[in-house]
Amino acid sequence: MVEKSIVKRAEELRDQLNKYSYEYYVKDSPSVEDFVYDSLYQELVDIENKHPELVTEDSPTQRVGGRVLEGFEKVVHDVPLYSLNDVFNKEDIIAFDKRVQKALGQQVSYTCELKIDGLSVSLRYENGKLVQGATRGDGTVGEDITENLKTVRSIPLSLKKSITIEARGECYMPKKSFVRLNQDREEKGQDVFANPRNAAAGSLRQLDSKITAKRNLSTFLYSVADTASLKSSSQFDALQELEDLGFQTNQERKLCHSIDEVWDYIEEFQEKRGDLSYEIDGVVIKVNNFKQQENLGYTVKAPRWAIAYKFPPEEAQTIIRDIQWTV
Ligand SMILES: NC(=O)c1cc2c(=O)c3cc(F)ccc3oc2nc1N
Repeated sequence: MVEKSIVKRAEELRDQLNKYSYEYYVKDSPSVEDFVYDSLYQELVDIENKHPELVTEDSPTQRVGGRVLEGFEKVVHDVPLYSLNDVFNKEDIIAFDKRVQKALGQQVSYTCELKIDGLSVSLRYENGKLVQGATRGDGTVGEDITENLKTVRSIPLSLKKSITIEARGECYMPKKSFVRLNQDREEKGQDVFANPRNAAAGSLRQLDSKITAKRNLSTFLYSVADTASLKSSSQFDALQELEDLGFQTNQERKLCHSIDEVWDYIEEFQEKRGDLSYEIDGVVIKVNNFKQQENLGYTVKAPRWAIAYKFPPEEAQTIIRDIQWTV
């Protein structure tokens, strides 16, 4: 039987370390220096080595797994992860708005979000604890990459409320990490990744999660499998609710009350795209109200209540800008 004081100390350390990790990786505002985190982490490792029975699923020491997998198990998504229909110009945005207004016969507000160029992932929590992480796969069957996703520091191992929920979002590699990784690979004579999205996908497909742990991946969560698992009745509120649960959400979201506002948002981020610390390939426009989303429903492959506006590929955009200058 382990002394009460040691059990208590281990619990204190776990909570403190998870709080520091949340501040650093999710809020991007650490409250302590790295050496404070490292010494508390080492103290917890020492206690857990002496008393393995004190190790819990959500201990920060459990983020980097030990074993190398033979392969990935399949995961069936009870609620499919659909893909989005893409549009490429303002006329199609207006047509989308007209279709939605006609179908609903009501006023509609839209939540606009940046379209993160990463990998869709689904995170299942039971009583607030992370139990499974999976890729989108073909939307119905994905791969179990729990071990790898646990190494992504911005993914909480336990939520701020002990609820059962399946969150969905994008796992991505920040631009700086992508450049550093390719420099490192070049020096070692290894193939470089074409873009951050491929680098993130390659990092999440590692059978050895110790490699994934070094790739500095991050996440932006943007929805849940079943909106009934949330208190919110709209997409915009749901993003705040996900943030309050401890997830990282993208702060550039905007609630728009007209398609003109949507277009302004698109133009704003077509300009700002190069300044972001992560790659985006467009903007996702969603009917905000969940009841209205339900009324609109889905086609075989995509929701009728959301559309993805795709930016021209980055190099093309630079060319366009240069042409404008020469005219
Ligand atoms: N890459 C993204 O940043 C992003 C992607 C999607 C989706 O793929 C997506 C797919 C659906 F069927 C419904 C809503 C969605 O919302 C989304 N929202 C986002 N912000």
